[in-house]
Amino acid sequence: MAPVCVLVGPPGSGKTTVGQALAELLGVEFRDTDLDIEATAGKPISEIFIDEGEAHFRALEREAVAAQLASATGVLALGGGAVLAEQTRAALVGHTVVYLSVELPDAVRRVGLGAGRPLLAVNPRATLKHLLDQRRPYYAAVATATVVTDGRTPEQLAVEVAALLAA
Ligand SMILES: Nc1ncnc2c1ncn2[C@@H]1O[C@H](COP(=O)(O)OP(=O)(O)O)[C@@H](O)[C@H]1O
Ligand SMILES: O=C(O)C1=C[C@@H](OP(=O)(O)O)[C@@H](O)[C@H](O)C1
Ligand SMILES: [Mg+2]
Repeated sequence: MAPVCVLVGPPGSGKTTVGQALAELLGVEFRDTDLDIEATAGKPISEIFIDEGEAHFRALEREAVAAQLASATGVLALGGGAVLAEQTRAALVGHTVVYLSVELPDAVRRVGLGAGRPLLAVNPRATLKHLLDQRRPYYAAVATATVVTDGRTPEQLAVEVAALLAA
């Protein structure tokens, strides 16, 4: 078995929110590697970054992604930086991977709504601009389909991804 769909994209693209709505629509389980990492570590990602550093978080993330790609059967959301790992990009080959794309204005608005992204704690707009520029090629490389999320609601996007999966 494999996940029906793996969601990739930058922070604020809506992987977690759209993923939950999509899983509900399809009547399948929703998994999010960030939630798995937090459950295993017993603390929020922001604290893993503070206590053990980003490199340790990335190692936990590679393990969490590999475990979920082997076991998840529903919708699987990855963290925004998961595709930075060559190992993870290779592991995604053969899976249905939807890239939720977002441009800077919507991404800034959306991450401003929530907390807990340590990479965006300082100067979120500049950091997000850099992340988007650096990572676009990686998201595009692993994706089997791309859905533009700017100006759309999570519910609209869940319907759109579901239609893509059914096609
Ligand atoms: N399409 C959307 N339109 C408006 N707000 C959104 C949309 N998708 C997500 N959000 C909001 O943006 C924030 C980040 O969404 P989230 O699902 O955590 O993104 P990701 O997991 O890709 O970082 C949340 O507060 C969420 O409610
Ligand atoms: O972009 C990144 O490097 C990160 C994105 C976060 O996930 P979301 O993309 O779900 O916000 C989370 O994994 C961590 O804070 C690092
Ligand atoms: Mg998320």
